[in-house]
Amino acid sequence: MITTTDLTKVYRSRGREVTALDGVDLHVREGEVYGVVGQSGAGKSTLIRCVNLLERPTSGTVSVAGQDLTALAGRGQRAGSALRQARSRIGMVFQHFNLLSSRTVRDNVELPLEILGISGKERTRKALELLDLVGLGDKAKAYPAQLSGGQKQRVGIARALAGDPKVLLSDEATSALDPETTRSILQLLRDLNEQLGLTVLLITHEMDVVKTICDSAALMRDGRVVESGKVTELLATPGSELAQALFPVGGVPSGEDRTVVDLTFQGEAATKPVISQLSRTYNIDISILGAAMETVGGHQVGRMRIELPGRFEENVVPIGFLREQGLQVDVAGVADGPRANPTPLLKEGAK
Ligand SMILES: Nc1ncnc2c1ncn2[C@@H]1O[C@H](COP(=O)(O)OP(=O)(O)OP(=O)(O)O)[C@@H](O)[C@H]1O
Repeated sequence: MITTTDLTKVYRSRGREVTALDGVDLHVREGEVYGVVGQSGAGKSTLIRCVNLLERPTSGTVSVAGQDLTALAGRGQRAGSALRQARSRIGMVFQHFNLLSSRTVRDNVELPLEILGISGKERTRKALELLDLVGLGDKAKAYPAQLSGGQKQRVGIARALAGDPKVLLSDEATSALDPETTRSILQLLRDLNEQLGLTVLLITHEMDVVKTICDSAALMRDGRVVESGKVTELLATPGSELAQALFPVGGVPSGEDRTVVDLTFQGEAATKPVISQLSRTYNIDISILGAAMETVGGHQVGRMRIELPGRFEENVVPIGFLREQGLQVDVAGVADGPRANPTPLLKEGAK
């Protein structure tokens, strides 16, 4: 549904150049919710603005629903009519809602329909239908100032759906909301995705957002996509930074001669009594340093950090046993070391 090929964006101002996007290839399948995460300055906002050509990429192509948007003339406010038409089918939701305070809720939702030249009666019908869809049927006559943050974002979502888009872009839509409101907005986005078959591309700095609603995710750093894939597959990828950030397990080894192993289990593997089998088969004592069970992308996933006595070389066979049981096994300090001592994906203070 959305494909970017070798997308590059270089900002030039006062003789300085900033490469915000550096050869980004993104593939978002029809009907999926796709999350882009990364530290502040990684290029996430630039990417989303390039996807609907609010920002014209320096090179590379963007196609949405099979249409090459980069081939259409104009940019930003000066987009040609073909680009404006194409853009009207891409909804966009913003962190700070961007509602017009002097207009009622209904008039805010009608605005894009006015721009599309839709008649007054039809506009009103459509706006009321959309407000019902987002659960705000009774707020049509209210003004934005009379609404809570979550309600304002619902209006923003209704407005984004006015052009019957196939694609919804969300730029930190829940960042200004409290956790409970965030959950309800994410649920709304998920419902719309399922009911309308809407493809959603969202950028966020909250790993919880990815965990709650994303089917796939990409990690950006310095203008590049450094990791991407379906969330469940990333969780099964040794050394995946995204998996570690989505699902951190803590716990420090109790001494020097110990092997620390991170286990990820999903599906059938989650139901087997693997730890007791391991202990019995090899007659070893196992300490559990940390563990968590969560629902990721609608699937139950467990992570556990365990400690085995002895160095890695002495534990090759038990580790092989764990792998044979269908668990993903990452050994701290060996081969896939970053998982055991990961660089924080989103450092403190990062937006
Ligand atoms: N209009 C602009 N002119 C010049 N440089 C820009 C412009 N917009 C963004 N940049 C630069 O491009 C880089 C990527 O910025 P971008 O806003 O896309 O990152 P981001 O990952 O969305 O960060 P944040 O989470 O803080 O919004 C940064 O170095 C930023 O300073």
